[in-house]
Amino acid sequence: MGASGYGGVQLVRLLQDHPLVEIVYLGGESSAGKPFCSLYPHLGHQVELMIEPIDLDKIASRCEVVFLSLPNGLACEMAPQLLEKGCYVLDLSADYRFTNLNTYTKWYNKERSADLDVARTAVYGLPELYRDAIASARLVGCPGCYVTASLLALSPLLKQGLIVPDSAIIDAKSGASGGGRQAKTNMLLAEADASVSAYGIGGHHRHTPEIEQVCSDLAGHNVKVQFTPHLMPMVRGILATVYANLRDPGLVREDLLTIYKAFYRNSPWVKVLPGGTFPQSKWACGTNLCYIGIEVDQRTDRAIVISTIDNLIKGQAGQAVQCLNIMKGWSETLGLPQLSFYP
Ligand SMILES: NC(=O)C1=CN([C@@H]2O[C@H](COP(=O)(O)OP(=O)(O)OC[C@H]3O[C@@H](n4cnc5c(N)ncnc54)[C@H](OP(=O)(O)O)[C@@H]3O)[C@@H](O)[C@H]2O)C=CC1
Ligand SMILES: CC(=O)N[C@@H](CCC(=O)OP(=O)(O)O)C(=O)O
Repeated sequence: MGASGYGGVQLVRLLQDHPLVEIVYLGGESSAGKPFCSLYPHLGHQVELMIEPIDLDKIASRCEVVFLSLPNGLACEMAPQLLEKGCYVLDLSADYRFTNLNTYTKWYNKERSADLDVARTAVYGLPELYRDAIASARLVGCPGCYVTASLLALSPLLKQGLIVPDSAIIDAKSGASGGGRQAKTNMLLAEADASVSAYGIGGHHRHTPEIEQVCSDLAGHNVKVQFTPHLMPMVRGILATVYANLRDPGLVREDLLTIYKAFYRNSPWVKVLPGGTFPQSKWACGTNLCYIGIEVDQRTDRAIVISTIDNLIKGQAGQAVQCLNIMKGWSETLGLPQLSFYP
C-alpha cells in the first residue's frame, strides 16, 4: 500500500525481483484507478498492475503479506483488521515502532486507544538487533532511514557498555527522497540545490525519541542522544557520523573494529570497513548494505563511527523485505541488491 510513493515504488522494484514473492495488489489513494506504469513508465514492461483503492477485505482475500508504506497515522487504522483477517503486516511508518504509545502520541499528534493490544504485539523491524523476535512476528514496525543508520553505528558501543551514557552525538545527512514524493517548498531544486541545511535541532526531530528508545533498550537504562539531521543536495543516501566518549581511555581503533566485527558477524547486510577506511554515501546506493567506518581520537577519547545506507533500501523498502525473509524463514539476503549502482 502506498505503491505510488518513493518507498512504495522501491518496494515494487525489490519484490518484483524477489524469487519467492508475487505482487498481487497495489494500493493507493489519489493514484487509485491509474495503471502503475502510468506513474513509473520505465517499470511498465515488468509491472502491469493497476493501483487500487485500499479495500481491506479485498487485500486480505488476495494477499498473505501486506506492506504499508503510507504516511504516519494510517497503519494503525488498517493493521488490526488485516491481522484479524490473517495477513502478516510490515509497516514502514512510525505507527508500530514505539513501545510507549504516549511517546508516539506526543510526537505524531495522534491518540492511540483502539489498537493498544495490537501495538503490544508489534516487533521492531531492525533485524541486526531483533532478528529472533522478527522471526515469529505477525506485525513488524520497520525503522526508517536516519534511525537505522544511527542505531547500526551506535549499537555495539551501547550493548557492550563502552561509552559514557548520554555522550552520543549523531550528525546525520540525508538525500531529498527521504522526504517523500509530495511537493514541499524546501525540497524544490531551487531551494535545496548547492546547499546543506540542518533541521530539527536541539532534540526537536521525531527520530530522537525513537533512537533513544532503542538505545535505552540496548543499554539497560535510559539513554539520551543528541541527534541533528541535515538535508543534502542529493537524491538518495544517508550518512551518519556518531561521536561518543569512551569509558575506557585505553581503547584503540583496533579494539573497536574487533568488537564491531564480532557484533555483526551474523549480519550479512552490515559491512565493517578495515581501519582507516570510511564510507561514502554513494557506496550503499541501490543496495541493502550498511557500511561502517570506525576511528578513535585518542586526544579526546572519543569513538567516531560513520555509517551509510540507502535511505530507500536499508532505510525503508529493503529493511522490510529483509524482515519478510526472516519471518518466512528464508535466507536474509534473498531478493535484495548487494551492488551499488555507482562505480
Ligand atoms: N522516503 C524515505 O526515505 C523513507 C520513508 N519512510 C516512511 O515510509 C512511509 C512512506 O514514505 P514515502 O514513500 O517517502 O512517502 P510518499 O509521500 O512518497 O508516498 C506516500 C504514499 O502514501 C499514499 N497515501 C497517502 N495518503 C493516503 C491515504 N489516506 N490512503 C491511502 N494511501 C495514502 C500515497 O498514495 P497516492 O499517491 O495514491 O495518494 C503514496 O503512495 C512514510 O511513513 C515514511 O515516513 C521510512 C523510511 C525512509
Ligand atoms: C530528508 C527528510 O525530510 N527526511 C525525513 C525522514 C523521513 C523518514 O525516514 O521517516 P521515518 O523514518 O520516520 O519513517 C524527515 O526528516 O522527516
